[in-house]
Amino acid sequence: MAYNIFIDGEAGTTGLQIRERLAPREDIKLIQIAPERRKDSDARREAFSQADVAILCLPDAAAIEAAELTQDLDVRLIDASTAHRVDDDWVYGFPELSADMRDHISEAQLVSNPGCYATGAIALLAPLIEAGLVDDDELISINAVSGYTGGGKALIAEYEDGSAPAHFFYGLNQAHKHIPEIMTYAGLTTQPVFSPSVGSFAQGMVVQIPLHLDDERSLKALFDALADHYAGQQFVQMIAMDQVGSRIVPTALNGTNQMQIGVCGSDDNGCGTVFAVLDNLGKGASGAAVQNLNIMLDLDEAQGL
Ligand SMILES: NC(=O)C1=CN([C@@H]2O[C@H](COP(=O)(O)OP(=O)(O)OC[C@H]3O[C@@H](n4cnc5c(N)ncnc54)[C@H](OP(=O)(O)O)[C@@H]3O)[C@@H](O)[C@H]2O)C=CC1
Ligand SMILES: CC(=O)N[C@@H](CCC(=O)OP(=O)(O)O)C(=O)O
Repeated sequence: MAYNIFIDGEAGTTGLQIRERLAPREDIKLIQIAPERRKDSDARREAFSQADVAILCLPDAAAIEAAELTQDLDVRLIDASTAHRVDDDWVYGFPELSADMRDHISEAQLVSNPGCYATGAIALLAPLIEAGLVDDDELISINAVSGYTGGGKALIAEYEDGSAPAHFFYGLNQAHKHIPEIMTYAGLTTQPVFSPSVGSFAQGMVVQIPLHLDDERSLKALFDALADHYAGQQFVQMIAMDQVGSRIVPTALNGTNQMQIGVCGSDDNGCGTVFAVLDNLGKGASGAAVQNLNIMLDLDEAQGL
């Protein structure tokens, strides 16, 4: 038996990558609408009504409209946009966040897919706060670099026509759209200072959080808390401390649904960093959406990944 899946926004950056992962699968039948009708509410509603699950790969306003369009339909939704990530009616689709998360996702009618930067930041902070190594009101900084596909079709066009700079920082007013979900799911009560940036590579991401160390918060204590939390996870893995090397490369996991987590620094100097490497379009978007879809359909979580 095949499940009917509709990708709303399948021609966009995230949608295309989800389609690439689902199209070869025999257990999935993709419902498609003619490209020229992709913004036509009647055509989309018809597609929603035929689908078991629809994946929204749309700007926030269109995702909100899609959720309204489907309110009286049976279709289950995965929303890749920011629109519903801190909405109590939606389950946050981060299977590795806690032991009961997969059950919540599996039973959910509405699942919001985490943001790319948020995936890295929450993956680092939530276990450390739970272990008591970071206080929930600690003054935290989050530094990150993303490939330019993170900005969707508009930013991709700037890089492809050569008009974009090699590297730029943004989010300078500290109102980036991922901050609410980072605070909510990491468990931070004080807003972190978030400094995202974009480099001249298509895909890939590093999220880094600098931390001052002491006798209790040593590099080993940080590593052990993260390793305990992610033990047995197939898509989130620790980099052994002696394997971190001298460079962290954002493109290292491109094309995969993996996220790697590492710890580096100097106990002697009292300065350390925890970091996450992921593909912004893999575990940061399309891969995560497929993983959530598999969990919702009670399939092997790694199917097609
Ligand atoms: N890129 C990334 O790394 C990540 C993106 N996301 C999120 O995924 C969502 C999609 O982003 P992304 O794929 O990058 O964006 P893109 O701009 O690449 O694609 C968006 C797609 O949605 C279509 N669209 C726009 N409005 C409507 C509408 N009213 N009805 C139907 N289709 C519409 C667009 O059509 P048209 O061709 O006309 O523009 C386009 O094909 C966003 O909410 C984004 O925040 C999440 C995680 C990471
Ligand atoms: C490089 C870049 O511009 N990145 C986007 C975030 C990626 C994205 O669209 O994220 P979500 O939809 O998952 O929130 C931004 O900072 O707004």
